[in-house]
Amino acid sequence: MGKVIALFNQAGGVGKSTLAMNLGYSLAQRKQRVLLVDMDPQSSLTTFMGLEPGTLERTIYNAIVLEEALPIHQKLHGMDLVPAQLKLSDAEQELVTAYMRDIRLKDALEPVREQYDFILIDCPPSLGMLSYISLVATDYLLIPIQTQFKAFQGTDMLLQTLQKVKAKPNRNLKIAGFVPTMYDSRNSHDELTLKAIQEQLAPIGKIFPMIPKSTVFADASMDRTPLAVYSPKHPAKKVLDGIAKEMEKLNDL
Ligand SMILES: Nc1ncnc2c1ncn2[C@@H]1O[C@H](COP(=O)(O)OP(=O)(O)OP(=O)(O)O)[C@@H](O)[C@H]1O
Repeated sequence: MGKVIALFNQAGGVGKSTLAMNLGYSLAQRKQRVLLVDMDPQSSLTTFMGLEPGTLERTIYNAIVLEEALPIHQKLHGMDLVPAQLKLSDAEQELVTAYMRDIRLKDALEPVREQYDFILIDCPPSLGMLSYISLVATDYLLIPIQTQFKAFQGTDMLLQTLQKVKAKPNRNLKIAGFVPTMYDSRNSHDELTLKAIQEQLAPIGKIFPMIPKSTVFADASMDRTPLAVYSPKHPAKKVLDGIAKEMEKLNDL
């Protein structure tokens, strides 16, 4: 049975979609069967993976709102993908009154869980309905957190949301850990924030090695290619492979 991992942080632009694609790629390279699910109406992950969201006839919207089978695009950089497009933003409202709305994503994933080792959900940067049903569908949370003090301040709200979800709809939800992202070692502010993350969040979850700040991530995404393909010798590749290795041990948590 595949592990479902949601990449979640209500803050935007912290590197969720980039991490989903590149961590997925590292896992796939390690012979893991990976499904990526784009739950963000901005559809960055779908675009990074090489699809054109506006041209797609069926997306995650069809599965969670219309209760159709998951539209899976196979073998993109060795991974499968359920794409998103902007229409997914309508689901925030449409699901409010929908029957059994909480488990719409969980139910949609159930038939394919056996086919994958890892299902990575890229959540939207909000605490709305789409994030909520993602958290209900998830076994583990992986929280990318930018090494900027402003981003760090939002973690209180994030942790409160987790407590709410854990209190009822998903008692089994576990935190896989925090991934500090966009770390610039030359910047003392980043260094201080990383220390604060390590000290204050370590009691809550594992702190993974940080992803360095590098324009190569944006360049690789623009090229619609994983970083490890675009720049195989880049030091971030090793960091991503290390996180993938840790992910494989998740059952031991
Ligand atoms: N380690 C990094 N160093 C530098 N830039 C990065 C890094 N990771 C991601 N980026 C860039 O930062 C921008 C935001 O990244 P991404 O789309 O992955 O964030 P996100 O959290 O998914 O955003 P949103 O939730 O708003 O969709 C992109 O331009 C991406 O290329």
